[in-house]
Amino acid sequence: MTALRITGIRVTPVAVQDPPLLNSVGVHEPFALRSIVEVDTDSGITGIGEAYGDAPTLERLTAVAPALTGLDVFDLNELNRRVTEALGCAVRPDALTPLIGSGSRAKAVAATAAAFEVPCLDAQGKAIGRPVVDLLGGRARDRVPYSAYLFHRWAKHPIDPGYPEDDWGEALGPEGIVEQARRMVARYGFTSLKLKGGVLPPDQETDAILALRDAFPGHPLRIDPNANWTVPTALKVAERLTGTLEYLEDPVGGIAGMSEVARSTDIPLATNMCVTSMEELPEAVERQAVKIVLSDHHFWGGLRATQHLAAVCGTFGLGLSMHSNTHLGISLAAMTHLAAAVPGLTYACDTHSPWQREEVVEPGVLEISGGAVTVPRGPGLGVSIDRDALGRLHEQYLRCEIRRRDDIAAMRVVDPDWTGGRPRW
Ligand SMILES: O=C([O-])C(=O)C[C@H](O)[C@@H](O)C(=O)[O-]
Ligand SMILES: [Mg+2]
Repeated sequence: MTALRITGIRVTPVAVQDPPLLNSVGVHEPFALRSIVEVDTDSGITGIGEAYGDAPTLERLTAVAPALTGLDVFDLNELNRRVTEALGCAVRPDALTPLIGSGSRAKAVAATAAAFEVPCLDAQGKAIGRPVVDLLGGRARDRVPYSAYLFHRWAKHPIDPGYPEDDWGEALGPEGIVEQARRMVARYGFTSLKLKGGVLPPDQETDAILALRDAFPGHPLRIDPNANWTVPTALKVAERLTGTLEYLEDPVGGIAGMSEVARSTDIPLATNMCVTSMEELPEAVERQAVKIVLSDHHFWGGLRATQHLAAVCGTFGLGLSMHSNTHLGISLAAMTHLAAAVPGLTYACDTHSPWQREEVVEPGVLEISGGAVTVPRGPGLGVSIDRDALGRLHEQYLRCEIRRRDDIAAMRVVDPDWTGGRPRW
């Protein structure tokens, strides 16, 4: 087969309406940023992908894109080499967000490579008429389970965002969280339930988990305070929740703190904060800090790199789950193909999808039902861009003033003294 060479790349930043979801550092802003990556080839096939849309990410994507002209989309090793070279040492090692670990040059390279790898795989699949899951080794499962991502939240943003509030209402305690879970389960059929914690005093969040246990017996439960607890607090919570949790996600910050907690509880600890790159794995393994790693192809280097991660986790007896941030359908498609191709990814993946009211892909392919998404059958990712929606969301990006996610600043609108400093409890 002849090469499929890249002739041009378009990176379109978009802003999507995002509800006021609370987390350990603050609150979601009214818009979340993503970028849509389109890779044109000399055969007329275009591969699509989705990445973060904050200014540093955009800077990197646009800096690297010209270096990929002429690349064969099947040559992913060369893609990684060119990305590494094009980023040079000019990469600012800033964190992607304070909720997914610290930044480093290696992580910036991995995230940039991931943003181009997915469209290359999409183009490969379109060229040979096979879905991406087949390029990754085939289906270990045809339906990928997702978890309900429960958030404490306000009914509306403190400053009018210029669009109507959604109808989920406020959730600021066990009752509101159970109600939210009921709606998510009824509508999407989720089995696993994950509570984003680190927002209210830990006793109240523990009460919410116990209320979920009573309301949804048999449903696997998780809580994720994003490192907003001290070790003693985490151990107090763990004591109350022993036997109740599927896993406890990032109760405290850092590998040392996580391993201290792990030594004193039987609840498996999971992370998307202290292990977010290969460099961090050896120490975490040695100190037995975590039992489950939450993968995320957006920052682990792409779909193939996440398969490597799965193999390494398997070697060391670690489980694998999947993290998400606010995302659109191209990411959901990529996550679903990947999760379908990784036999060891046995936990339901996270997704923010139910919180998004706007979409960039044509409807009908990616539905969450029975708590799972069926792997798209079409070639490549199996989803296509709704051009009108892309135009609208790009216009929204141009109008909104947000250029970098800042949950701390969003919280300062209601609490001028807010620092988002952790651990709070
Ligand atoms: O599992 C996690 O830590 C996340 O999903 C991080 C996200 O940024 C989440 O906290 C959010 O959307 O606020
Ligand atoms: Mg997490």
